[in-house]
Amino acid sequence: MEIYKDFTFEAAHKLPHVPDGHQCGRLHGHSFQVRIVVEGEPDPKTGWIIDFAEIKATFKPIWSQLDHYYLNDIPGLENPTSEVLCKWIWQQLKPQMPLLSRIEIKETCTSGCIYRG
Ligand SMILES: Nc1nc2c(c(=O)[nH]1)N=C([C@H](O)[C@H](O)COP(=O)(O)OP(=O)(O)OP(=O)(O)O)CN2
Ligand SMILES: [Zn+2]
Repeated sequence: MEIYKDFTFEAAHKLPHVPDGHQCGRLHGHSFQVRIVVEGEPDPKTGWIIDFAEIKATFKPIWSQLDHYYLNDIPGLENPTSEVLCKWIWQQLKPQMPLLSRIEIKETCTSGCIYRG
């Protein structure tokens, strides 16, 4: 069984390795959407895999590094594509959340990335 918790953060970025004239080479911002997915068996007593609040508390310090920041300034996010961002979050979250199974990030209504580690 999988459960998930959704988050949003506002941030600016630009992509430094796109061809000249590409729109994403210019500074711009997104309301990023992040879905943290956890997989496991519900505990027979609590009825849950883990508390949604535990997902929130574990992700909070990572979220705080991202919300209202210029992503390119963050070590490891110098080229802040959705793909790089998914891996960056995964590397911080997985050691603390062994049941983590997937991270989904949406940059826009039509574009996103799914990472399973
Ligand atoms: N594989 C990736 N491609 C692109 C990324 C990315 O992270 N991974 N990022 C961007 C830009 O950040 C851009 O802001 C989002 O791209 P795009 O979907 O092209 O944005 P549009 O607003 O033009 O979307 P439409 O729905 O097509 O209008 C670019 N590519
Ligand atoms: Zn963008």
